[in-house]
Amino acid sequence: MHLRCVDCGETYPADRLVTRCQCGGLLDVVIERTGALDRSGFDRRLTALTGIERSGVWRYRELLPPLPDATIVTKPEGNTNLYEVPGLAAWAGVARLVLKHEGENPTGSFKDRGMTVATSHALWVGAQIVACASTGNTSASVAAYAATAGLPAIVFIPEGKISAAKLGQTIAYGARIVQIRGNFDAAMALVQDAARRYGIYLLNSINPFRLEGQKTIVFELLHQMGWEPPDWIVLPGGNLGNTSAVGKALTELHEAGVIGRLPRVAVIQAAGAAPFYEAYRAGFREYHPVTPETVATAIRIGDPVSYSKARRTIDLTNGVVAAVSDEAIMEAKARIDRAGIGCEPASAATLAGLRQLVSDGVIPVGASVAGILTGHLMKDTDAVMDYHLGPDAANHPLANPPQVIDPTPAALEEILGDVL
Ligand SMILES: Cc1ncc(COP(=O)(O)O)c(C=O)c1O
Repeated sequence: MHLRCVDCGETYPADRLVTRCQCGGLLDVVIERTGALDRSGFDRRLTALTGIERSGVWRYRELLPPLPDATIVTKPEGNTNLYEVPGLAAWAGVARLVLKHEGENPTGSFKDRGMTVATSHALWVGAQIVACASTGNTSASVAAYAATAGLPAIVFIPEGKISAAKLGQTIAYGARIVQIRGNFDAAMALVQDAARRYGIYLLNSINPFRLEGQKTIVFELLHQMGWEPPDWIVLPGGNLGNTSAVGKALTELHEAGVIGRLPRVAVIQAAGAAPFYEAYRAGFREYHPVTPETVATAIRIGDPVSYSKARRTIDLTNGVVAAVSDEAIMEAKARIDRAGIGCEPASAATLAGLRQLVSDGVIPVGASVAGILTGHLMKDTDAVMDYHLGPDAANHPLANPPQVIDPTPAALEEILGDVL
């Protein structure tokens, strides 16, 4: 195993954390694997009830960094459900839609998949302290995995811009919290500087070991689909770590002969935080960071760190990038919630983007689509309350406010006459 720069090809040993090449490029983990990949091993581990093999990440360990069992920190994560959702498929306008709910991970978001691998690597290389910048979910995951590993953690968050639930999780798991007067991008710059200065192990997705764990979203998804890829995989894009991991996972499965063709990847950004979309529209000839603003706070990112790796995913899969309004995100979220599945606003960009791409004729109506939901509904209850009870609730098609009555049967019949 070693690290390789995606820009200049320079290599580095993997027994320490290097987050960038000397040339400034991002690094990939390269795993030397010999022999054919035995898929039946993945099936066998499905019966494990505890421990490393129970993990929906380490189940695929032949395709992951070869870390010793003794350093593996697992909760165990993954094992998220794949929901067949004909009603939402019809609303989006496609023949088949399945939703992989990464909000069902231990801390409520996909971040746990990357965190088990990166925290295990941190222990392996002897890290004494870990840190991250975060729009909320990374901080909750870092705090939980650091607590499990017995490592002190510092998280840098944009002041007032993360949901109360995510902040509450991070506080509860015991990480030291630094609130930055500025946005996520400012927090990201400061944590990278602090990591260099003080020898802190950085747990953001610029750390290539995070992306190794996040590859397993695709491994587990395709395993659940009998290794028969959908036509499209749709996911939200913020810092673009997941987009990068999806591309790497697909390449590795294809090279190992596990899948015979690559699905196309569609990345959906919030219109107010869409630098990747703008670059895509310009044929990737130019890239400009933006000042981000969106209700989907998890993807409120104006200068995504994994831009160059994410671009590789789009090139490799003949992928597309779209941007959707906050209104479209919140309507899609209300529909996912109403289907009994639920997700946080950033995750709903997936469904909003799919519907838009079908309506624009980019994704054909006959397509089979797998959408990734990245975070749990309970991650942002403020967004739920605002949609259903806020000042604008009357304009929201699926608003479902509680009704207040006097405690009498007559009053009850008055408001529930249609269902009683
Ligand atoms: C719920 C949720 N969805 C999507 C994203 C975006 O993922 P990425 O930064 O890998 O693009 C994040 C990142 O924080 C997130 O928390």
